[in-house]
Amino acid sequence: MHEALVATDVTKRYGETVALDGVDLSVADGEVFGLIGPNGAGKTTLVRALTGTTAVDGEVRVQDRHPTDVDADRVGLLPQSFSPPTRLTARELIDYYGGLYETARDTDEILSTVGLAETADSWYETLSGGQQRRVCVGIALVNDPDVLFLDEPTTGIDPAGRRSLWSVLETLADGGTTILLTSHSMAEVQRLSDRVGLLRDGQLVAVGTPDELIADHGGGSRLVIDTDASEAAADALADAGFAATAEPTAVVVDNVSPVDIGDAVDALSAADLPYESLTWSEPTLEDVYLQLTGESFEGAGSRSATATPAVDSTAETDTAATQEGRQ
Ligand SMILES: Nc1ncnc2c1ncn2[C@@H]1O[C@H](COP(=O)(O)OP(=O)(O)OP(=O)(O)O)[C@@H](O)[C@H]1O
Repeated sequence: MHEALVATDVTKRYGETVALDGVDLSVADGEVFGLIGPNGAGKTTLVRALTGTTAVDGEVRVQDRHPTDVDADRVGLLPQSFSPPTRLTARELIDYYGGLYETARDTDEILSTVGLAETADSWYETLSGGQQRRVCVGIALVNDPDVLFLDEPTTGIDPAGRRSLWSVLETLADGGTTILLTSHSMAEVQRLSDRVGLLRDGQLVAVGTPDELIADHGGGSRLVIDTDASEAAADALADAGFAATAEPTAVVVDNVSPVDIGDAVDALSAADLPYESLTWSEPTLEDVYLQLTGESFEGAGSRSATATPAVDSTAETDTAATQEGRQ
């Protein structure tokens, strides 16, 4: 298996700040690697190291070369902050950046791919934030790169646009493009990535497939029962053998399989305890993130004992099943 990206003992200091602290990472040809971590963890710095836009200690290789020696035609980069000329239209911008390469994808095809066919002739400065981000994604794709770096590509893009860009990225991945993706959207990273790395304080503290990370760090499945009688309900469930914890307006029952839900409901019925609704969910990458970063959040029914506002609140709840309870 050939490695498209390799970082060996990469360290980056900004004065007293250690942005990267001995990072070792390799990404195989055609792999989609998701990089997650809190604000300031070092994600952008690692992208900058791998794209040769910042000097680091240690070794960095992109397709067996130092990043600054790689054929620019083969690499695409969407930086976290990117401001193209604002008095050009979306079409002119894609044309302009395409002209910087020996060969470029068709402008109309790119515009359509990123969902801008109808606003192609609007000035960049008159587009919404999300539409501007779509232009920037289009620019990153214009040279049909073999290796694509995307630093928070879908920030500011609405949910439908985000999903359509995920499809674009999945198509690129299916075609063999190597993608390094950073994002605060755990749903995005879980859906797109073959493997995920979590950076914390400049160190890569966990690497694995989403399933591996969830199995190792995500905790068990969970049933959340919304009820004002949470103390009594927790007692009734505990008596029935469940690991139940009372929160102010809910009971959280850990490690419940779907077939046990009926027994939990029966235990509440037997104690004549009403509930509003119940929600069962499996752990997700968000739980892994919360577990490994240890960030805290106050809230009834949160999947983890910890949570963080850094995590995208649009995270998918595909695995959640909600059922109205009796009154
Ligand atoms: N040019 C710079 N000068 C000084 N410090 C910097 C510079 N760039 C980054 N840093 C610091 O390096 C650390 C890592 O920053 P980096 O931008 O890589 O984090 P990040 O994980 O991408 O964060 P975010 O999720 O907020 O984008 C932070 O402490 C940041 O303040």
